[in-house]
Amino acid sequence: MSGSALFETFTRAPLAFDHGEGTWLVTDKGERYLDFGGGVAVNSLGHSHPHLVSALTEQAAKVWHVSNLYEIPGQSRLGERLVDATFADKVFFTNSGAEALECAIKTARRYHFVKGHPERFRIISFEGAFHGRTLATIAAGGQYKYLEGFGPKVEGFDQVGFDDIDAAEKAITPETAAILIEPVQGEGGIRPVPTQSLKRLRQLCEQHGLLLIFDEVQCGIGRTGKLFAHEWAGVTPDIMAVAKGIGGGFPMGACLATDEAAVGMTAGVHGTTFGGNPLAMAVGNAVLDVVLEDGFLEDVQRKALLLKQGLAGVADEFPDIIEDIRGTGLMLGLKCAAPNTKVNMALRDQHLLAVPAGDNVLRLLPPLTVTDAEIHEALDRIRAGARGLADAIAAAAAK
Ligand SMILES: Cc1ncc(COP(=O)(O)O)c(C=O)c1O
Repeated sequence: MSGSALFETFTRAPLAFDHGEGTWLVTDKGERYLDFGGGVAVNSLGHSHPHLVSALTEQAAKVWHVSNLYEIPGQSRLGERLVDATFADKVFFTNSGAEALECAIKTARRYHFVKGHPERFRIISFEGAFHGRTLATIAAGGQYKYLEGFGPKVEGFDQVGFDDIDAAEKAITPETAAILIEPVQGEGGIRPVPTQSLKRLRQLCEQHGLLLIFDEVQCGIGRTGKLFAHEWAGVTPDIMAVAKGIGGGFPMGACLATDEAAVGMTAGVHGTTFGGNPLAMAVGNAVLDVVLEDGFLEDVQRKALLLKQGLAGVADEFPDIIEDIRGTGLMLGLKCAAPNTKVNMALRDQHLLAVPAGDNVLRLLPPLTVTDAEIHEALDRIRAGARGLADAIAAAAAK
């Protein structure tokens, strides 16, 4: 055996966390890190949230797994709550974001199939997108670095430039089934899609009989200060993929659709062994209990403003390190002037965790439960990290 027993697919930081408390992670050596990466937008309610811990442990003492061949009350309940809170009429639960996207893509293709148009299977997506690592979702994401070496690209995905709605219109053919988009691109570098563009995509879908699919795996579940990011634009999709924050750290996802869009998803055409299992459903319901509490999302919006304004101040102070601040809600990106991996290391040296993204951006995705004091603490650490890096760059240049 060479190296570790694990596939070498991840470049891991030399840090192992033993436990977490709210916005903090504590290493096996007892060092505390302020977690503004949130497990890449997963830890929506921070670490060890008491309501989530009790929901999970109570369910664990009852029943862990029941096949989808039987009724699962927690699943019906969470499904109904998601339907009540959104455009959707129907929900299919999955174990991950990529699986939610697979379900979304299959739902769109089956829709056209049962409508008598099996030739309509192509999906238009956008440059910089990230939809997961399964064979279909790497094709949808269209990034060469994730496609290379994995054989022929799954057929039926056409990519156009980010926010290039004219190009999307031109790409529509009689074979097009749907348009797939993240309302706020996450891994692509925290790029919100303008409201006008989402509205135009909705119109294009109406005009051409296409389905609009939103990928809210990263930007959903309160991350932008509304339950779903598309609510800011007042544009609803036909199908939506959700994951990450809905499980608060428990692996789960969901594909939501209108009755009309889900018309092809009939008995036996799709399935999952673990999706919608009682443990995941207990946690998903507990996450919604908190996120849907009166005032919770308004408080996310208030804290997001505090963080964004503070970051703008740091960017002004260190323009050679941070060029600009982008994003919305608690989904913010530092557009770096220095390499984002170096900025990330400088922040990690200050015991602050963040997540690199495309376009030389460093993502900040703190728990929605982050406190004002923690935001101020994070700003102090980012300032200290930026200063350290600026000094190091100046010293290297002077040599
Ligand atoms: C927007 C988006 N879609 C899909 C996925 C894939 O989710 P998962 O890693 O749970 O399969 C991700 C993960 O980062 C994502 O950010």
